[in-house]
Amino acid sequence: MKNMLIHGGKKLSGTVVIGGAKNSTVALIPAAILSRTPVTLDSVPVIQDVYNLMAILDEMNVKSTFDDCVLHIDPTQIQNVPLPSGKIKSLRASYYFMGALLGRFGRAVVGLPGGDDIGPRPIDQHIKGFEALGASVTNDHGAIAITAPKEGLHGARIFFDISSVGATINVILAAVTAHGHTVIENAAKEPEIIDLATYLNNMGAVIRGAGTDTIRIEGVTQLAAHNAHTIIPDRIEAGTYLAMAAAVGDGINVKNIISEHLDAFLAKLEEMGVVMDVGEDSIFVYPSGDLKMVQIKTLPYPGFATDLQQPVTPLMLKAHGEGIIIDTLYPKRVRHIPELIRMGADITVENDVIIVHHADHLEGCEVAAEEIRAGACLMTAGLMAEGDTTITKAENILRGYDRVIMKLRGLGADVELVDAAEPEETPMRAEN
Ligand SMILES: CC(=O)N[C@H]1[C@@H](OP(=O)(O)OP(=O)(O)OC[C@H]2O[C@@H](n3ccc(=O)[nH]c3=O)[C@H](O)[C@@H]2O)O[C@H](CO)[C@@H](O)[C@@H]1O
Ligand SMILES: C=C(OP(=O)(O)O)C(=O)O
Repeated sequence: MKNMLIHGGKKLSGTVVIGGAKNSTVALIPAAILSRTPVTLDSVPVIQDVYNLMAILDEMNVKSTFDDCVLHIDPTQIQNVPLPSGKIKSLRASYYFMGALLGRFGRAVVGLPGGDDIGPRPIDQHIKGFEALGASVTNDHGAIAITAPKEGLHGARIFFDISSVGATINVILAAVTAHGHTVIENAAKEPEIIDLATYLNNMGAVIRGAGTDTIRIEGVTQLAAHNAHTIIPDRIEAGTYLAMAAAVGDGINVKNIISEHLDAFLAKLEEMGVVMDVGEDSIFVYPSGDLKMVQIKTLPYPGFATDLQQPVTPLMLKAHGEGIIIDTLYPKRVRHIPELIRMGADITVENDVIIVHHADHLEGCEVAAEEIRAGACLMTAGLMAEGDTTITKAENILRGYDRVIMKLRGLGADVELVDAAEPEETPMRAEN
């Protein structure tokens, strides 16, 4: 277990470079097992989710090496072993091995995934998709067994009841090698889905329409990677640093950004009165003056991302008036609220609506990062606060924030990571 110690109250300045997108990376790694040749990914973020996925690959005799943000994966000696538990529980995206193993071998046994505790996260749409492709799905005490018919998966028309990133990706992974034509309707439109489709198409898949709500897939016999794939920048990491820059910055340049991926978020910052220069692949954030309070409703892409509602909350504490946040994707994603209250924030949750008021100042204290974006929120709050903040359960931040200590220090933050008193169960590798 790790604690993040922040000595707050300092203004930050300089440049921070955004890493590859966590939510692309965690799909692209499982997808690599569809390739009959070794796969290279670059711009890979140094995050614990990557190390955990590498450990799962190792269980399947898929060797990988990760150095200088380049990940080499060799799936040529893969064995289809059941993955009922263990590292599968350490992250959400381990469920992409369901679609990937089904696509590669016609059979997958994968435990129910872990990931952030942000309220109910069912996988009914994933299962509906696999079944539409002809697979049978059983649940043996949390180990999901998915089996294709003898003749293999067949293409199908699938209309998702809700827009789901995970279900869209899982069905793509299974359908790329199914017989015939698959149409996914009400597909999720997140940029990470386009990234996955680009990667698979470069391996020989035929996927059209990624980024729209109708995705068409023509099944091919097999896939093989021939070129390295560069992962898109992480729009959530970018949004986190942009909000932090507006909250505690004295002029911060955030580099390696695709600003179109952040349209809804940037519009909200502008509405608050944050002044920014949006460049080709960077955004400069000026020191903030008076900020206006806003109302935020999270929606699937291109709406305001749920993963950014917590990172932007400390900035809202600086604005005057009453602010509202409604998370329509995860209404119970409020685990940062009691921690912010402990730091002196005037913030409440009523019927799943977060109500934010101006806080004259925050006071450093011990708070817990119960999940990744709650942790991101507390990082910014800790930087804003007077005195020392200790964020416990900081491993939740390391799960998805690329070299966060190094990046914060690069901006002049007084921050460090220390071992917590409890003995560590899993060695953490993504430390800085
Ligand atoms: C690894 C990854 O990419 N994680 C992201 C992904 O999670 P994840 O893929 O798990 O999220 P989904 O897009 O699937 O979830 C969207 C909504 O659909 C619901 N749902 C989903 C699947 C299903 O079978 N049934 C169902 O009801 C969920 O409870 C949620 O309310 O998208 C979320 C929403 O943008 C982000 O917060 C996560 O950071
Ligand atoms: C919810 C998130 O991640 P995951 O889906 O991996 O739990 C997130 O990145 O905010």
